[in-house]
Amino acid sequence: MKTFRLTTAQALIKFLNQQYIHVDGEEIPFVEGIFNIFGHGNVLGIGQALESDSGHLKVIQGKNEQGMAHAAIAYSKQLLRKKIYAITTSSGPGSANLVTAAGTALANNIPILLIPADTYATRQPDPVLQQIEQEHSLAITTNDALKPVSRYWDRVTRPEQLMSSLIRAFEVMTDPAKAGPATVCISQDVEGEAFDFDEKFFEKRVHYIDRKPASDRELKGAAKLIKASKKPLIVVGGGAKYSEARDILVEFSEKYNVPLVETQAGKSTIEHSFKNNLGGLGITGTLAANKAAQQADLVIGVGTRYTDFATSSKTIFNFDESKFLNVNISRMQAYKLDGYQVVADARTTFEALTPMLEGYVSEFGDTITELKEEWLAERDRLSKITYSREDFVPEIKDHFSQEVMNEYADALGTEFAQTTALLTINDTIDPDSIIICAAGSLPGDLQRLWHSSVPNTYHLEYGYSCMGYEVSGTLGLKLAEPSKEVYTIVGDGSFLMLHSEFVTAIQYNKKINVLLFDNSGYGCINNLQMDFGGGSYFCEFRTDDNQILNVDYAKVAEGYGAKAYRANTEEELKAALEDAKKQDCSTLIEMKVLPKTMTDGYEGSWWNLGVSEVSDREGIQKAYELKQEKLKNAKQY
Ligand SMILES: Cc1ncc(C[n+]2csc(CCOP(=O)(O)OP(=O)(O)O)c2C)c(N)n1
Ligand SMILES: O=C1C[C@@H](O)[C@H](O)[C@@H](O)C1=O
Ligand SMILES: [Mg+2]
Repeated sequence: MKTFRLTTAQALIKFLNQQYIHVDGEEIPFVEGIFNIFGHGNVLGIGQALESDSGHLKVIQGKNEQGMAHAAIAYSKQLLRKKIYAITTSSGPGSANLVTAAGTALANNIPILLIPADTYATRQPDPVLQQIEQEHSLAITTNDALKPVSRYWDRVTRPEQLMSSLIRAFEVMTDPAKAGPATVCISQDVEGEAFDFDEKFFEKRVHYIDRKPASDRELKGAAKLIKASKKPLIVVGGGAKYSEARDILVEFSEKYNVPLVETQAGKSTIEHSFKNNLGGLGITGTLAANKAAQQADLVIGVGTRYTDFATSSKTIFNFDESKFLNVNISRMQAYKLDGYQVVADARTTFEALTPMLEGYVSEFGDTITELKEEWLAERDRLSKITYSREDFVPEIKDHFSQEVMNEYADALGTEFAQTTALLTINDTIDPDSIIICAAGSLPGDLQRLWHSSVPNTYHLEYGYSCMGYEVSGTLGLKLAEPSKEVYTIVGDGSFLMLHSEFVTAIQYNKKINVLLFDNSGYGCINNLQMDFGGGSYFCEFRTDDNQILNVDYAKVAEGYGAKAYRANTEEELKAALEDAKKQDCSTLIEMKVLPKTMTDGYEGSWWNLGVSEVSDREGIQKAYELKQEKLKNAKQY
């Protein structure tokens, strides 16, 4: 046997260079690069290996472990899971910082390779700096916290374990049905230990992604269900986007007059202008999509997980009458809502199914167009909200008095409404630029209002809705799509939670544009607490003496070296966006927006939340009663 004498870390880097993915006839390297923050746990092992020979891997220094992992997630998600970045961290706090990001990757089924350093295999120097000592077990380390948030987890305590560990990790990451974070923890002393690795381990390895076809039985059953239905509706989920099913879904929808509605992950699989695309579904859905969903007698879920946001906590459909047909590469997902299961690739399934329905046409008739027109008029209204200091009725009604609204207008020096600002952006940036968002009130506004003209230009992380993903993720977007303008859509709360990779973007001259909506508070949570009968409690950003906090974010961005703008009117915003397009460097546009001017829910947008059963507040009692009422018509499981 021919062998290479290498350290564990050197073998790791050599192996990463040899992984390829093969999709639809195209073969490309799977691992593009590696993000790092070095500490004593990885600088001498993995750091040395990279310094001596990193091969084709791009090596990027991050600023926060969660942030750089979020950048890697966005990179992989944007490239439809065909390429990844790996992440190396030190042990202890460096690896603990990965937990949130691993959860984000797992909730969204996104492959990333996490390589946190682990405690000493020899245990000779224990307890080392940053080691947690458990009285009942020496085998538990910080890295065990990554187990529940990893799709695959392993600990390497001998160099030769690396071989089987990595092969499993890549099998998991490249399987569309179970893609997610693979965590390979390597003891920090083992990183530097040598072994005679079999040369075969380092041969080029191609991971084939074949499109799994539906069986004859599945196709016949699906066709029968559709032919028997009067009003079928397609829910376009993230799986439809990953499967690149746009063309065949458009053909199917047009041919049989079937409306399409979108989940957050599915949005921008198909452009908004397609006549049968009724937009976002569910809690943050459009009026059109939600009305169509209530009429449907067959729901065709394509690559959707049917989360509570998509189903309005299982109330958006007529569960007594309607049937479900679930096309999903994951058997687990296909089982949901008692649906008829087609466990297969979405595109291949619809390519086979479409010719089987000749002669069929739904009974939606002109309703699809009428619903769409009604919604577009509402969207138009939301693009022109003007503030007045008397009798102003914001979208989120009956929370703040006019006096409080004026207090915000004065404190933040603005009369800008959030919906108007957002739609100004939609109209001004280039249609092929990419936007990213994750948490706060903006995901709801985007799912309802944003028009994506070009497929795969709308990037929402709404599986974990993790604050702090937005700016970090934008760096990943730029790495994935270097020729396009990329825009972060972010609230002040999320920006404050984590934006460290803004500096990384500036450092490596990766131009990103941060569009910061500052309403001085956790706006959407404030809406929730007040919608459900509570007061305004610790969700506004106020000082001890009740003054509204006004942070100069533009100055913060300037401090980092970005070009910054302040835009509190439509004209200022358009000018800033146009100027930002001309810049080579990263930019930030700070918009002060009034609270309560985001969109509200539309018909069918109820959300099952843990309302207090006992309270002396009448509003909370009413919210609890409403919940009991709603649950009477909700599907129980
Ligand atoms: C890491 C994380 N912590 C907490 C939450 C819960 N959460 C969701 S939205 C939100 C407030 C967001 O505030 P901001 O970004 O300012 O957006 P706004 O709602 O004001 O538009 C909070 C605390 C979360 N989604 N993620
Ligand atoms: O609790 C939440 C409420 C949602 O509106 C928000 O988008 C999400 O981030 C969240 O965590
Ligand atoms: Mg806010």
